[in-house]
Amino acid sequence: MPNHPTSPPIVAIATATGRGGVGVVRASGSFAAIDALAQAICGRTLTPRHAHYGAFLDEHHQPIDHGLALYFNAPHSYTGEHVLELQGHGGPVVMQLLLRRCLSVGAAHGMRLAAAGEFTERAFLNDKIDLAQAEAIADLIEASTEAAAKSAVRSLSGEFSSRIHTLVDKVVHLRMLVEATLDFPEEEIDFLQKADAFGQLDRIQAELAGVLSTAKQGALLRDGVNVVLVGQPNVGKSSLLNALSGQDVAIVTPIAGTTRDTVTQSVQIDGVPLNIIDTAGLRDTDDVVEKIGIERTWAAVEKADVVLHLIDATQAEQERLGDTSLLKALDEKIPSGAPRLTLINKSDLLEQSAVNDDSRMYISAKTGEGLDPLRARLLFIVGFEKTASDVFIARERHLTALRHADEHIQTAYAHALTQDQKLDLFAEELRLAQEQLNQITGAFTSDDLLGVIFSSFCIGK
Ligand SMILES: Nc1nc2c(c(=O)[nH]1)N(C=O)[C@@H](CNc1ccc(C(=O)N[C@@H](CCC(=O)O)C(=O)O)cc1)CN2
Ligand SMILES: Nc1nc2c(ncn2[C@@H]2O[C@H](COP(=O)(O)OP(=O)(O)OP(=O)(O)O)[C@@H](O)[C@H]2O)c(=O)[nH]1
Ligand SMILES: [Mg+2]
Repeated sequence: MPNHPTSPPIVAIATATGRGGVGVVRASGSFAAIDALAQAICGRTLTPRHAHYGAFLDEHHQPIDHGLALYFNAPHSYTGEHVLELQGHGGPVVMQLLLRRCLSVGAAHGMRLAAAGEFTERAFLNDKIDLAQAEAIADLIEASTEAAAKSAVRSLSGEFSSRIHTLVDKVVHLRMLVEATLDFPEEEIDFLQKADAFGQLDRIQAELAGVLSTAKQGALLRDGVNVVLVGQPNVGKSSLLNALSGQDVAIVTPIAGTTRDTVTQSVQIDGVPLNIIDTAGLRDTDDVVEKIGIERTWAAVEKADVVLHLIDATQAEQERLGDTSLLKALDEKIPSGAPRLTLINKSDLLEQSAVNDDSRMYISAKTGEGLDPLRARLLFIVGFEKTASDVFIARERHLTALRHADEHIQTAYAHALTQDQKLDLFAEELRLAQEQLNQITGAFTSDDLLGVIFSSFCIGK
């Protein structure tokens, strides 16, 4: 049964704005509010979970549309409340008319427009789904690659949550042992050895490490990676963007200083979404427009996850790498942790074939040579494991919680290893680890966090 009998009924257009074959207006609330809509708009009380075809009536009993009405009785619905769906024709005006009709009929019951994510928030508050699953719904809608969508469905199905529950169970088990001992201090001696506490801690840490590494893969699929192409003018940055995206997105000319603005194109490598950002070539210039372009290059570098520094294979070694002031400036702007890889472009013009190493690769944006190794290297740099299966989607906040949980387990371990084992401190660290894990599934959350999470959903979800 709904946790929040006082929440007012809500309504929204559930489908995307614009024209579509079908559009859905969805309302959720008490039986009284939902039945009032059914009576007024469909002219009857609806049988739960049956599709009813008929006219959707306005206040003068004139049809607004003909469509399918679906009624879900609480708690057997998406939100856990009573839900009515009016599935009409997907035109923006029809949808607005239906929405307004619902609001005016529902007004007597306090019905209002749903806030972003409010249907899903109610599903969470009514225990239909946990927080990681609710986030997975938003991530599924936002997924930009097939791999991201698949991993979001895994989280939605509860795979991530069940890994967390397993971990919480293990922590709780150990906590119970310790806390029982705290109540009987005479048994404290050797307790940890007897209870195989170290073995249990080891297993918890191993499981945490496993979940964290899978979650990292999921976060990559969700968030993608910003790859910024930088270098002097004419080295082939725009050519590389075009080659990687397979489209003619940026202008390429033999004139140095062609690109003025940053040009971004989304591509994917093995399902990992990448934003490739082409920038204005870096050089001293008096040209006002080019100057602004170069400022934008630096701004892009500051947001990079990976920086690809292109140099021209045909320039003398001295000239290519002698530009130490550029390198220095680059390294100052690159965010800490964002790797820089040197790409020696135009390798097709070299007489001898050259060999890649850890920090530099030879490519030709023109012939495409070296691009497959570059793609593989990019995935390697960002830590994506091509072979990883069963990836579930995850967010930065999940990674943070997992890392914090691991720190608490480590501290607990340290307490346990001291001479006069401080069981109370040990127990407290376990409690904190559990709290971190519970934040992932929402078993422990602040209202602030919920606000942040659900407000980023689309309206009607
Ligand atoms: N028309 C329509 N399609 C939709 C949704 C919807 O709300 N309406 N969804 C929403 O965004 C998603 C599906 N999610 C849903 C989740 C739960 C229930 C539901 O009725 N659950 C009940 C009964 C379960 C059962 O019969 O096994 C329950 O949980 O008790 C419906 C849709 C995607 N497709
Ligand atoms: N032979 C050869 N020419 C290339 C290659 N990549 C780019 N070029 C040529 O180099 C010139 C400059 O290429 P762009 O891609 O416009 O260079 P850019 O780095 O974007 O230059 P700016 O926008 O001015 O900073 C063009 O004439 C390209 O056709 C390559 O791999 N091989
Ligand atoms: Mg360019």
